[in-house]
Amino acid sequence: MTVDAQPVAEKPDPAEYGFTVVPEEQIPAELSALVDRVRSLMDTAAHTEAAPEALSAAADAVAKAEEMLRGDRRPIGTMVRSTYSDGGTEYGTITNGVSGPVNPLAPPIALDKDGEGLRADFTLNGLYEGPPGLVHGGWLAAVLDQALGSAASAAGMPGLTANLDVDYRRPTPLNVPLEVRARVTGTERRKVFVSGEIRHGGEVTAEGTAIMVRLELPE
Ligand SMILES: CCCCCCCCCC(=O)SCCNC(=O)CCNC(=O)[C@H](O)C(C)(C)COP(=O)(O)OP(=O)(O)OC[C@H]1O[C@@H](n2cnc3c(N)ncnc32)[C@H](O)[C@@H]1OP(=O)(O)O
Repeated sequence: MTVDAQPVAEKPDPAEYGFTVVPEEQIPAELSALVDRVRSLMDTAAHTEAAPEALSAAADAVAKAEEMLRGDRRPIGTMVRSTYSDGGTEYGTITNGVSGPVNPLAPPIALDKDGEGLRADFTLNGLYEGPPGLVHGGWLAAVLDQALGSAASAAGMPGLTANLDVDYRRPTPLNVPLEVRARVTGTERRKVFVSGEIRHGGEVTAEGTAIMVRLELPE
């Protein structure tokens, strides 16, 4: 494989291309607490066997809370700027479905540099269920897609996924500690080749490779 794609000297700042960028440290603690609470509520609602009266009362209470929040809505496409433990900067959408810090649907997964690429510890609860007691394969693919894309970006080559291949090696249980790792394996013109795995108890349960095509940014 030809290795001829060079990392960009400095990661492009989305603010220079018209995107709103929120520094992660400026996300209000109250918003983070709300998102955590909603995440917990989703799990509780998905699994509750409470009586109908309790369900109705809870739905009313949630509707009231929603009414309080409805006024000001952040535009889609808002970005967040975060910092890796080595001081490196990363950008992503603030509501990214896998790792967005204000998205209650995001598990969450906080990727960080580990030397060869990126890694994160995470847990997927019953909201991510596919087969009984096991994680849905689509969610495993989503986690891999994010980790692989972020690995390319962390290496200075942000892009879009053109192709993603996933092999499911073993069932991945819910509610247990999982680990995801990803790294760049090669480059060819705008293509960035990446690979990664999800492990439980040290054993690979799912692994994937992807081709990220680097963004072509206007001068
Ligand atoms: C921001 C920081 C963090 C980022 C993390 C992101 C994680 C999440 C990642 C995602 O989920 S991205 C969302 C899902 N992906 C998409 O929506 C992409 C949709 N597809 C496209 O927009 C275009 O097809 C794409 C940008 C990928 C490529 O179109 P281009 O017109 O820019 O490129 P072109 O077609 O000229 O291809 C460039 C090279 O890639 C190759 N290529 C394109 N599609 C391919 C494919 N499907 N498989 C293999 N190779 C492919 C193509 O052959 C060529 O190789 P060569 O340089 O060797 O000629």
